[in-house]
Amino acid sequence: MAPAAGLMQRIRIAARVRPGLPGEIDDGGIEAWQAANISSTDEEPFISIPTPSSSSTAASVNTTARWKFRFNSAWGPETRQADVFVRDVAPLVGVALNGMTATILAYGVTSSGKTHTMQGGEGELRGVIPRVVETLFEDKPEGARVQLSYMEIYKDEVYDLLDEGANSKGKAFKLPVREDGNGVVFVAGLRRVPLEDVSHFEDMYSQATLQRSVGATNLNRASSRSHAILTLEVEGPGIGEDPEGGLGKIVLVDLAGSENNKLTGNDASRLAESAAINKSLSVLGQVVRDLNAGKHRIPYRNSKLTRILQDALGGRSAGLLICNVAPGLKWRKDTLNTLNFATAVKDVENRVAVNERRVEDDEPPKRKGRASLIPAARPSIGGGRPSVGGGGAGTARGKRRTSTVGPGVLAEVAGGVAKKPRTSVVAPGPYAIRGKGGSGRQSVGGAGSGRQSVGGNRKSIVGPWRHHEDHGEDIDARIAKAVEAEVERRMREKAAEPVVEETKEDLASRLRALEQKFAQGDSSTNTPDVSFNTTAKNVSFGAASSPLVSTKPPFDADASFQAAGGPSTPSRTAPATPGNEMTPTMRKKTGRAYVALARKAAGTGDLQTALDLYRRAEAYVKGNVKLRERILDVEYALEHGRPIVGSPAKVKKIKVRVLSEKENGVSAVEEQGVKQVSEEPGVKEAEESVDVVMGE
Ligand SMILES: Nc1ncnc2c1ncn2[C@@H]1O[C@H](COP(=O)(O)OP(=O)(O)OP(=O)(O)O)[C@@H](O)[C@H]1O
Repeated sequence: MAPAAGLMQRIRIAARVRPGLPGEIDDGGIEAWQAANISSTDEEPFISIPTPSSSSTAASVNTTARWKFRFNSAWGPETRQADVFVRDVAPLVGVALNGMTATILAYGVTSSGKTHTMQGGEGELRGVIPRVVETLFEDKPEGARVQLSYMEIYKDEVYDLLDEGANSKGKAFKLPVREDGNGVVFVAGLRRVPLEDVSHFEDMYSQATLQRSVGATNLNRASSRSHAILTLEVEGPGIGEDPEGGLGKIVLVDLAGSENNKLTGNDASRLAESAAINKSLSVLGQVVRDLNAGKHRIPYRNSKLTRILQDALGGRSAGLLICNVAPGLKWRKDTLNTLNFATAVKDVENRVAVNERRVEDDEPPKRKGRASLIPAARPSIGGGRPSVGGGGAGTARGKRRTSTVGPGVLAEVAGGVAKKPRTSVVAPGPYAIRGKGGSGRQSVGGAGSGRQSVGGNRKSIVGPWRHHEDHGEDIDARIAKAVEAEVERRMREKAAEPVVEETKEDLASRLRALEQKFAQGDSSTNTPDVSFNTTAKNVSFGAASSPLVSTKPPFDADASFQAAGGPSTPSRTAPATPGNEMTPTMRKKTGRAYVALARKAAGTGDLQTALDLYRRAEAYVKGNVKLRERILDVEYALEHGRPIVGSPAKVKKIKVRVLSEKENGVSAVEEQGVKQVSEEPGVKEAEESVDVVMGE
């Protein structure tokens, strides 16, 4: 494997204690300390919190017995928005202007100040997001373009906050999270809107923010119940090292709060939301723990949040976590959890690297905005960590040129503030600041000082973008549309179907039929089998007959499979020139068809056939890291006479009804709900939930 490019860089942590709110008791429970002008001789900034014995009541606080949590910054309640921006955030604008990706996450419990920090209010109270946009426009080189995408993840579904469109039922479109042949994760159909200037952004942002799912809780009347991910891309000449232009990104994440349901007095629907929020945040915690433990497989796939943020967690993005905490002892437990999480994140290392340039001919068209891609790094073969070989921080479709980052100003990174503006586009360090005065300058933080007229930039926005707008929709947009239409059609069909309850015998015979079908070499279906455990018994069955499980792509993959010479009975030799005559899409689909067959073979225990089929698939989808991992797994299993670990089943969640058989043959529903089919990290999520009725 080629040596990985980029520099190892830990995620920086800034902790912020918000002021007390009206009606809150000021018990001075949580304190922040940092030197006014931090130098290497100063004590590291810290947040302190009373130890358990001393904190049972506000009155019993013993300020001498406190735990200290040390971070890169520790901001107290008096802190101005500008202070946080100048010290912690502005250097990351420089990162983007140098052609890299920076991710800033606000973490904390409900009403701890995440939205205040990220979004803020008017004037001096402007938060990180508006200030980043202002600085980007102020500092970007002439001719560089800025684009915006904005999504929310609500109950583990992704929605486009820049898209007001709705489906036939008047509901917002759910966007699928996909992975391209190179393992790059993207959100299919997400809009990417070219921004003309700061006020254009403000219009888009305020409109989009209204769309965000907010609900009233007892804690915070505008408590956000979703994770919001706003991405700014800056692209064009003068960005990064490439004289022809590079691509920088800033990903700004306002995470939903991890609710304490007792305190929020949640009703049933709020509890369901809380469960989804808590789940994604707990997966986030697990990802961090596993990264720190050097685990082989990282469970990015267990939630859409971590999937989408893969690049920020052990990937190739520079990172900043702003952990927000409330000041009072009432929040002590939540605050401890937040500080412990932040302490764990402190140890996560990313390999920060220059993004590869998007080649314009490959740029997805912007028309109707449904073809934008949100990237995450691909996982490496060895560790499940994102690799940095290329493509990880870019779009899935753009061609990439590999590029490395020199050591540059890493020392400045550690200090947190990049002081010198960069004057050359070559040999940058990850946090070097370029442009007019650099982002680290003091004026950034001043009241409205980051604003400037950017009318002159308007003209530079035209050109390639317009050019692409004139082309029709690209393949991703068409696939996304076709998938949406197909899912809707199936949902309608499904809703019209009477529920058929199957007994154990029915299921067993369905499984036998499927096995037989496969044993006869029937390749007419490329649907993988599904197996899972109920709480009481192991029941395994093929899900191919379920109308919603089909993984058949919207276009005719079978046709391309045949065109590739795909055999109905697997042969053990790969085609001599596999897929040379095909388009990339056909190759991908053919590869998928082989993978589906390989899964079936593996499911029957025929590992040799499975291996041959996986290898055959690889001939069509070269460079697919997950597939390579799978091949290595199967090779290992064959060599050591072991079963393969983990089912490669494609379905993750299934709606299940567990029936109990009664003596007279009538079944009664015992349990109902969504079951997790597999926690296996390699398992792909189904695009849809599946109704399966199963018997005991
Ligand atoms: N640093 C601060 N200065 C002044 N007010 C603040 C500060 N931080 C938070 N607040 C206020 O505290 C309240 C809760 O903050 P905010 O809405 O930002 O919390 P949150 O963590 O985003 O909550 P949720 O997860 O529910 O959205 C708001 O009224 C906000 O204006």
